[in-house]
Amino acid sequence: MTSKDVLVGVIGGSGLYHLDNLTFVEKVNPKTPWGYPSSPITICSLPSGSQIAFLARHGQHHSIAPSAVPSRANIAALKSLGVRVILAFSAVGSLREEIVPGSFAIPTQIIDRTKGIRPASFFEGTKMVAHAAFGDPYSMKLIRWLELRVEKALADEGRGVVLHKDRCIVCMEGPQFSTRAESIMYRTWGGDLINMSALPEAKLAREAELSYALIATATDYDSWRPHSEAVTAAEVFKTLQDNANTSRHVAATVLEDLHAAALDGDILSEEIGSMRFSIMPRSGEQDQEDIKKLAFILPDYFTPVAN
Ligand SMILES: CSC[C@H]1O[C@H](OP(=O)(O)O)[C@H](O)[C@@H]1O
Ligand SMILES: Nc1ncnc2[nH]cnc12
Repeated sequence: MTSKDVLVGVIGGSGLYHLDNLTFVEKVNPKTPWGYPSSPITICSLPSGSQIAFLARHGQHHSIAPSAVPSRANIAALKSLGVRVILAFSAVGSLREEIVPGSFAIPTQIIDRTKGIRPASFFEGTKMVAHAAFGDPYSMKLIRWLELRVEKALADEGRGVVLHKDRCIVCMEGPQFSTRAESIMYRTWGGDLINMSALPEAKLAREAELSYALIATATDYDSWRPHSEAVTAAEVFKTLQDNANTSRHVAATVLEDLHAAALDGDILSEEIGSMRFSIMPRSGEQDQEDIKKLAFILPDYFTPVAN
């Protein structure tokens, strides 16, 4: 790795379609074995000259529904650019009174309520089998590194945005919001936040051995409060713009140091090498097409035979 590599990727969610507070360098659109990413990826430069990659999860014009986000292509495309760390942003509902809309959270746990219709593994469709460890679905080293810095960035911005830590996010399928009964049930399960995009993104980042954390930006109280209206898209839109502006400020504040930390390597150490013992050793018939595909994300473990 060199300081010139694009080591950090940012994925923007609802409302966060660009990082125009950074300097535009170019747009790239890498083709992967899983197709093209949600949108062309913008390469931006930081004041030091280091570069980062930005990708809009739902496309630049929000034309991709949560169940249809090409997450495998998104993660593979970022990795193909050299990215080792992903900072993802997401608009979320709050399942807790104290997580006021407009506040931010960095979750450490996920409850999967997707319906199995999203491809959730790079190994799906191949003759290879792998079981990535996912007990800690986010990169804890990266999270601990981020917490202090994001808190400081929020304080510097001066809008009084609070950061909640060690929270659990429920990822539902959507596109409709939850019923009141579901929303209440998620609270009893220990859910603090809810969105439609936490998965399979985090699972795929783990399979690609990328360090990955989510900054969740609360837009609403979902539908669990007995005397409040159930969430609507109109309510979400009210906070989306302010949350996006704060997200851009946070990104601009932390990315320079994050690039340096990625270069140093310590925040990557949990993930690098983690798939080595997750791939079943006798797996598959060593199909060359599968090897070529998997070499795209895990070149250390798969070497296509030259013909
Ligand atoms: C616009 S409300 C629902 C929508 O917003 C969130 O998107 P993202 O996570 O990409 O910010 C949520 O997950 C849903 O996809
Ligand atoms: N209440 C909610 N449920 C699911 N995804 C969301 N994104 C923003 N608010 C949400």
